[in-house]
Amino acid sequence: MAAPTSATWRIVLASGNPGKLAELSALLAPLGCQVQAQGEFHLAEAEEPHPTFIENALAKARHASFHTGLPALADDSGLCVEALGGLPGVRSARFAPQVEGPRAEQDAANNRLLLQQMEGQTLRLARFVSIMVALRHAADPEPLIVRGELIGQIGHAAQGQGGFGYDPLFVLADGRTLAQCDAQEKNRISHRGQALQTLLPLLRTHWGWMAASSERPQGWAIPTPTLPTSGEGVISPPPRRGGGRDGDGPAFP
Ligand SMILES: O=c1nc[nH]c2c1ncn2[C@H]1C[C@H](O)[C@@H](COP(=O)(O)OP(=O)(O)OP(=O)(O)O)O1
Ligand SMILES: [Mg+2]
Repeated sequence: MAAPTSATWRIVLASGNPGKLAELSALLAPLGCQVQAQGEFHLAEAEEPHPTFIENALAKARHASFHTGLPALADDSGLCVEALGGLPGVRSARFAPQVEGPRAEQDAANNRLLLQQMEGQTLRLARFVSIMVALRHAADPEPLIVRGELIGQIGHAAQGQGGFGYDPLFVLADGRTLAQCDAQEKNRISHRGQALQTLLPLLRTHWGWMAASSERPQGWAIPTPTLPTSGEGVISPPPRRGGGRDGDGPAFP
């Protein structure tokens, strides 16, 4: 069988967050694969009902892979604030009551609530956490799962225009907020950047996905990727709801 070219490798990004999508696309660029956001397939966002990042990341990746027939990558992330016992954590996106309208307005409401809850707090330590899941297909029994983390402090007022979400309140060791970093710098240090740096070698060794040809040492053999046997656009059969025997595939929510 002929070795695939990098153009053969496609992955759907299981996120509806334009800030994340931009970061992930830039981070995946060295692979030279074709990256498509789930929005290009007009997919509704997956439910994220679970109490852990890992379960929500799996749910998002499965949802995208199931509906597109493509390998999928999802990130479930959040801000864990020490003085708030780890909150907003897995509920970071829905910390403040839901605001209709653009995502930026929900972000602003979340930031206002965080500042309110941090009033009078001297302990301002916080962590951004990202759990990332990559699936070859919706019923992949061996998801690749990685994590990344960034430590900082919660500021006393929003600063900076870059990034998204809680970036204007997340203060780095040098006193700048993440919203004051440019996109490249944020990707180099961020929780998502760290998680993806851990994931890239796994995509190479477990899926056979290689760096773009320009970055490959000459004469490096490209193994055949272990992609799902179903062809592009073919959707795996829906799993049985509940009560499946081991090996029957996952119970989808
Ligand atoms: O680098 C970051 N800079 C600032 N804020 C961040 C970051 N990373 C995650 N966050 C916040 C945004 C959101 O409040 C929550 C993620 O929630 P999370 O469900 O994973 O993402 P989301 O709903 O925005 O998009 P999606 O689920 O479609 O990927 O944590
Ligand atoms: Mg979400």
